[in-house]
Amino acid sequence: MPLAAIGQIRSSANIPHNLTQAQTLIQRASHAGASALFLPEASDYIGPSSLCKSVETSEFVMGLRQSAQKYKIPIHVGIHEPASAGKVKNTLIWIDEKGEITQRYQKLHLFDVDIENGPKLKESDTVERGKDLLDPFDTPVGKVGSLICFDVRFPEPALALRSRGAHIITYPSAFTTPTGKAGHWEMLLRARAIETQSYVVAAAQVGVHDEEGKRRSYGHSMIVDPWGKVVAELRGDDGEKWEDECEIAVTEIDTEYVGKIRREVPLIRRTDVYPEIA
Ligand SMILES: O=C(O)CNC(=O)[C@H](CS)NC(=O)CCC(=O)C(=O)O
Repeated sequence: MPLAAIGQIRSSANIPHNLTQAQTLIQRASHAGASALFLPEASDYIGPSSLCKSVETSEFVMGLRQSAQKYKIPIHVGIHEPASAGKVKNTLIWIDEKGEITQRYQKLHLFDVDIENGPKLKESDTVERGKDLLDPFDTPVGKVGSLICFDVRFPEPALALRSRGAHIITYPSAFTTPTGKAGHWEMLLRARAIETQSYVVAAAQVGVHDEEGKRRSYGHSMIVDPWGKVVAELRGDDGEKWEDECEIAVTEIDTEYVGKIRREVPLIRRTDVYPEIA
């Protein structure tokens, strides 16, 4: 059975450092025998949009492509790409084992929140919204349906990807520490796994991203199986300043098990009764 790896990093405005972390994890995932490595949202940088480069000129993306080829392992990774009107795209790319970018998804739902005593973030100030779902695509670990971070709060796109054939739904993230601590991260990921009867693969950023310590991510990267069990997990934000704390976890992905759960518990929707959700 193929192994999937999740990688947890702490990206900052220092792109060469972010690349070193990601490449360390590629090497480790390859040595662990993984058939694919899933990295977090915004792995290239967490910082000002002026750092954004096209994939052709991004040293981060070029470095990952070289490593994918060298270690013969495909990589699913969140990056930024230039958009119009001075904005950026929050995208996910699939780099195959030859180092080619073969799939791309642009985040649909943007994180615009103003929480009392919590994060105030307006992602839509700097990020352009995606316009489409990406159809699930074949990979060595199964059919992957790509979503990003805040998308986890919306069951509909996950259900749509399942009905389009996904075995795995991904949520690469930079989840905030307060919403993580409230339990939302684990509960939402497990809910998405149970209701779509799919694996949920969620590689996350962890720790403090900036000098001022204002931007922190919760960590707790995890893989959840289609029965809702957490089958791989990494550590969470402990309030310390994280240095080179990147790590991976691996687990087997059993697409037969996905089919078994779906046969055992058929989820027949009554959209005749609630047509607005159809
Ligand atoms: O592009 C970047 O710089 C990184 N992107 C992010 O950190 C994004 C947008 S600010 N974060 C989330 O969506 C967190 C969602 C969340 O924490 C929740 O739903 O509670």
